[in-house]
Amino acid sequence: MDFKVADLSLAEFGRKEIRLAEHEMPGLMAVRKEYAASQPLRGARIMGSLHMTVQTAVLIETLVALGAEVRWVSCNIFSTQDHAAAAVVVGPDGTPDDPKGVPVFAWKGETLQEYWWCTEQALTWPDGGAPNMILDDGGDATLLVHKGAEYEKAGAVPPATADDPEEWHVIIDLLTRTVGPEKKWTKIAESIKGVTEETTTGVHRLYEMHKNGQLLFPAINVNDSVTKSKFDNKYGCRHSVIDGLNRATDVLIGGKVAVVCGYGDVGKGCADALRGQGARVIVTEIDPICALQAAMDGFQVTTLDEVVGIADIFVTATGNFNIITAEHMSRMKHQAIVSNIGHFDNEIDMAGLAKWPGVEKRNIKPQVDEWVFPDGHSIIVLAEGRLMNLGCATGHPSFVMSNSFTNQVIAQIELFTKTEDYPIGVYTLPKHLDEKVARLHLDALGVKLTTLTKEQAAYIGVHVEGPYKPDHYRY
Ligand SMILES: NC(=O)c1ccc[n+]([C@@H]2O[C@H](COP(=O)([O-])OP(=O)(O)OC[C@H]3O[C@@H](n4cnc5c(N)ncnc54)[C@H](O)[C@@H]3O)[C@@H](O)[C@H]2O)c1
Ligand SMILES: Nc1ncnc2c1ncn2CC[C@H](O)C(=O)O
Repeated sequence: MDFKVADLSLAEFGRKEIRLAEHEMPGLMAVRKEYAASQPLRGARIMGSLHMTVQTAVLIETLVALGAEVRWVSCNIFSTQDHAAAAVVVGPDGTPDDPKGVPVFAWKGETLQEYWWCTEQALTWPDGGAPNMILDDGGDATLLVHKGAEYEKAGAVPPATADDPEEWHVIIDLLTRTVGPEKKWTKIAESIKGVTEETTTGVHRLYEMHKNGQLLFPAINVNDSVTKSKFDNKYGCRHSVIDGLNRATDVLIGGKVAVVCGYGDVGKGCADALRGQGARVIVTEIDPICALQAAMDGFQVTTLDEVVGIADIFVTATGNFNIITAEHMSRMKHQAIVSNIGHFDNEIDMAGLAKWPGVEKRNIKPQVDEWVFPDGHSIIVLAEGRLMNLGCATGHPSFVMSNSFTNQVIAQIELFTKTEDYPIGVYTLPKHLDEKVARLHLDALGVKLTTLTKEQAAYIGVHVEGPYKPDHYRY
């Protein structure tokens, strides 16, 4: 079995934490039970590109329990938990000397070249075969397959330019090496029945590709299951943004001024958490509706330019780019903490910061850097601008990820077993499955649901067993 992880001897520790996580992931354990006999993913060859954490290990082993063959990478160079990666490779029945688990290509602290090499390895089955499903988070695996097939069709790989980001140069180098007459990427694209996408930014990429007529296979937008984005994005970040700040800096948050850029699901969770710690939270927004929500939730809403000189902590959560520029950072307080919790690192202009005349980078510890400006003031940047809850901490807890990942498993089953029902396009799961995910998580929290009478159901125009809301309902 091919794999590349940091240290297989960490597998025992990883297995202990996976066992504890299983108890906190009732949705995944329930679908393992429900589908154990029918093995709906038998024949599925799933390539996963999603943060290789303890929680993801439970997801991977659920997919295997339902019959799938799986190969896995992380979707971020800093988010892998090495003990979880080791435990997945070794597997429940293997040993570090005789691993019997799943091929994983991931370790914390990959270079960009290594990251994309890992992605290529996971997309390449050793028997010369290819995946027939992708489970993606942020769309990097989907991008590589699409660009490879595009350039094979064009017969050439366009060179990266000086204006392109470093990562694009890495991708072009990989494709220049692998695009050729054997049509590796075209074969993979033709083998893929569909992709299930985890996060807002990845979903945005899918809708753009479909709008431009570029999407080569159907996709399920897992992010917009209510039981994903209204839970993971909001309550998950509410937990893990503080975890990231504390593990990275141990700075007291109470009494400080914190700026949250973006008041969507993630920003709402972050602002709530920072207020909970006693920070005075200021929100920036472009959207009048989200800005009004923030104002009515009691937050000051203003522009970053207005507050960049008074804030102590910055968290970007927009899914957009160049939110915090080098010029902004040059005007920040001494030792202001700058962080991003959005999917990609381009929310903070790290390239611009590195080019600032006379700036000096001092590493404090892994994923914590002090950047000193010529005037002597410095800022503290977390995880090199990459998502700090996974770069500096361990991401969301198991229970909230169980909601997200139960949606992922259901989406994989839907797309793999009913492909003919999904012509190329981007879909969300039907509401009854969304409600099913919620139901699977109620007992653990001691929730007792009220049951509609037939008359009440008729009165509000729903079935006693649901769905309880129309598709246009906003939770
Ligand atoms: N780190 C994690 O664990 C985690 C979890 C879930 C989602 N995410 C990522 O976090 C990001 C945000 O996700 P979301 O679900 O909250 O998205 P969202 O679309 O719900 O919210 C983003 C908000 O940012 C606002 N915005 C956009 N550009 C802006 C700008 N220039 N200035 C101020 N506000 C701006 C938008 O109006 C929107 O309200 C995405 O990249 C998503 O993939 C990360
Ligand atoms: N613990 C986690 N394991 C895997 N992925 C995680 C974890 N915490 C946050 N994430 C990021 C995925 C999230 O659903 C997203 O949308 O980015």
